[in-house]
Amino acid sequence: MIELQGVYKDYAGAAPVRALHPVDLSIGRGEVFGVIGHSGAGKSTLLRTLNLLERPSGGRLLIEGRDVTSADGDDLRALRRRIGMIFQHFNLLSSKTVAQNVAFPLKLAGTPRADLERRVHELLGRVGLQAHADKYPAQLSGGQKQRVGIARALANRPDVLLCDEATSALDPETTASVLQLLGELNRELGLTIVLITHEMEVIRRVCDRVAVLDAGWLVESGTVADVFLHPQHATTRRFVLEAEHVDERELRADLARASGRVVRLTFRGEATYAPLLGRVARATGVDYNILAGRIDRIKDTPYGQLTIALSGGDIAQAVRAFAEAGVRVEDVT
Ligand SMILES: Nc1ncnc2c1ncn2[C@@H]1O[C@H](COP(=O)(O)OP(=O)(O)OP(=O)(O)O)[C@@H](O)[C@H]1O
Repeated sequence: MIELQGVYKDYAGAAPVRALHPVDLSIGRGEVFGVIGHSGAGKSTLLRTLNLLERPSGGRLLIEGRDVTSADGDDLRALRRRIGMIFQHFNLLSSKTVAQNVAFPLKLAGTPRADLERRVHELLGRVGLQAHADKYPAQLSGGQKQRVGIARALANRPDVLLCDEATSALDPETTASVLQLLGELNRELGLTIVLITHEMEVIRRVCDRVAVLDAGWLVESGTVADVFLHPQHATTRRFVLEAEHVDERELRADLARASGRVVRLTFRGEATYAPLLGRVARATGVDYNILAGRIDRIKDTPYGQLTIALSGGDIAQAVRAFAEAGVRVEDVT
C-alpha cells in the first residue's frame, strides 16, 4: 500500500536539521503499522511525509506502486482524499457542530446535500456519536472529540488513516476505547492504519508491525511480537522496560544475586498456558527460581515471558525440553 524508498527529510533554517535519515519501509494494505520513538525522534516528520504534508528532501514515496513523491494539484488532492488523518489535539472547528465538522470534508469534495446528510448520519453511527450531532466540540469529552476527528477523517472513504499521537491527550480508559474503535475500523473496513506514538502500550494493543525511530534513524522494525519480546536495539529495550515498569538497575541487581543459569523463557500462543515449568522440573530434577515474569497479550496473541534461575539436576536437558515445547530460551547475562 505504502512504500518509502530512502526517504529523508532536512529542515532548513539557521540551524539545519536532518529530522529523518533515509528510511526504507513497506506498509501492507489492511495493516496496522506503528512507529514508536521518543520526543524529537522524527515520528511526526515520517508520518507527515506519507500524505506529503512534508515533502521528502530525497527518496521516493510510492502508494500502491505509483510514485507520488512530486504529486501536486489534482493528484495531490486525490492522494489526500485517500489518506485521512487524525491528530493529538483533534483539530476540530470550534464554531461548528459535530455534524458540521464531519460534513466539512464532504462539502469540500462536492458531495450533494442529500447524500451528505445520510453520510454524516452513517459516520456518526459508526463512531457512536449520533446523539451528539448538534453539540459543539467544547461540549464533548476528549474521547468524543477524537471520535469526531475519526468520523471526519473517514468521510471520503480513505484507504489509509494516519494517526498522529491520537490517544496521547486521553486518559487510559478513553485511550483503550479509541484504540478499540481503530481496531474495528481496521477489521471491518479493511482500513490501513499508520500510527505514531511514544507509548508502547498503544503499539502492543493494536499494531501488527512496528518501526522504532531513534534520533531520526529507523533502528528496528518487524512484527510487534518479535520486536518487543526480543528487542535488539537499546532504545527498543528501554521502551520495553519502561512499559513493564522495570527499573533496569534493580533488575541487574536481582540478576547478580541469582545463582545458577539464568534464562528468559518466551511462550507464545497456547504454550503460554501449558504447565510446562513443573513438568520439566520433575523430569530433569532442576529447581527453578522465578526472578521476573509477565503474561499478557500482543494484539490478540497471548504471550508469557519469565526470567528464571535454573539450578541442580540436568539443566541442559531442561533447556532442551523447553525449546522442544516451542518455548524460546535465551541466556540472560
Ligand atoms: N518545521 C520544522 N522546522 C525545523 N525543525 C523541525 C521542524 N519540524 C520538526 N523539526 C525538528 O525535527 C526533529 C524531529 O521532529 P518531529 O516532530 O518529527 O519528532 P517527533 O518524534 O514527532 O517528536 P514529538 O513526539 O515531540 O512530536 C526535531 O529535532 C525537531 O525539532
